[in-house]
Amino acid sequence: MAESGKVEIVGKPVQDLVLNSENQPKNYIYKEGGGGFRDAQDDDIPVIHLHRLSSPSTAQQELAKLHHALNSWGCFQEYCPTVYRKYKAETEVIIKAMTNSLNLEEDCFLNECGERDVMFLRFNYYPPCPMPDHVLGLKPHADGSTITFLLQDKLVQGLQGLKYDQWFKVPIILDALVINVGDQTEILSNGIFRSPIHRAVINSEKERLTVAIFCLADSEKEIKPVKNYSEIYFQYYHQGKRPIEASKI
Ligand SMILES: O=C(O)CCC(=O)C(=O)O
Ligand SMILES: [Fe+2]
Repeated sequence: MAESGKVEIVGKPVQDLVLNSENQPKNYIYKEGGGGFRDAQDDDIPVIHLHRLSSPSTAQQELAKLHHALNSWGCFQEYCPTVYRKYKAETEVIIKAMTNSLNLEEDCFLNECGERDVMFLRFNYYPPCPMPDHVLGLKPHADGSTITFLLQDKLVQGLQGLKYDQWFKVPIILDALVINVGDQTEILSNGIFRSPIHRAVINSEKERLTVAIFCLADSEKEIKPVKNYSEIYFQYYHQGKRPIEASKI
């Protein structure tokens, strides 16, 4: 389990990583069905957990306050500039760690996202349903973000990730935020970091509330893999290498 003061990133099939306080990646992943943390393996669900930096319950309190302040949709920058800045800073730590782990220049993903990045917050409320097998809270999808911070309900589990055509429960870890890689990071990294398919299921007796913060690139920016195929084509051609291999990073 993460020690206080550490940022941990867990999961992702090709390049699993966890960050320690120096933002150095090391492999470590949460095991479904108990057993705590262990080394990442190929068949792990590509879900990422972030353990809060200093005060573990801050996120919970902060987001509870936001619940009162906003309706079901809110644009972060406009309503909550302080919280926006804080999550933006954390987004930058995570994205830079990802690029470092790929031996890329650490700002290259962030530069692609542009100056006018966007952060949206959504509250998901799932009322109880006596026939949970017949309804879904949120249908299978991948987030369209760079990354998504998800604060899970403290008591009621409901988030599931898809891996090899099977649904896995994402465990509730108190005082932790779940972080999903979104489609924009999958595109930027040329598929190395994958945006997991996930869904939310309904509980037969209890309501469930979650908060999702979606970080998105500037909508004017065209999102593309950071290594540009046409720029490297001749360099690789002359070296007798296949350029397509290089553009996969
Ligand atoms: O409520 C959940 O557990 C999942 C929420 C989610 O995936 C989303 O809002 O995109
Ligand atoms: Fe989602």
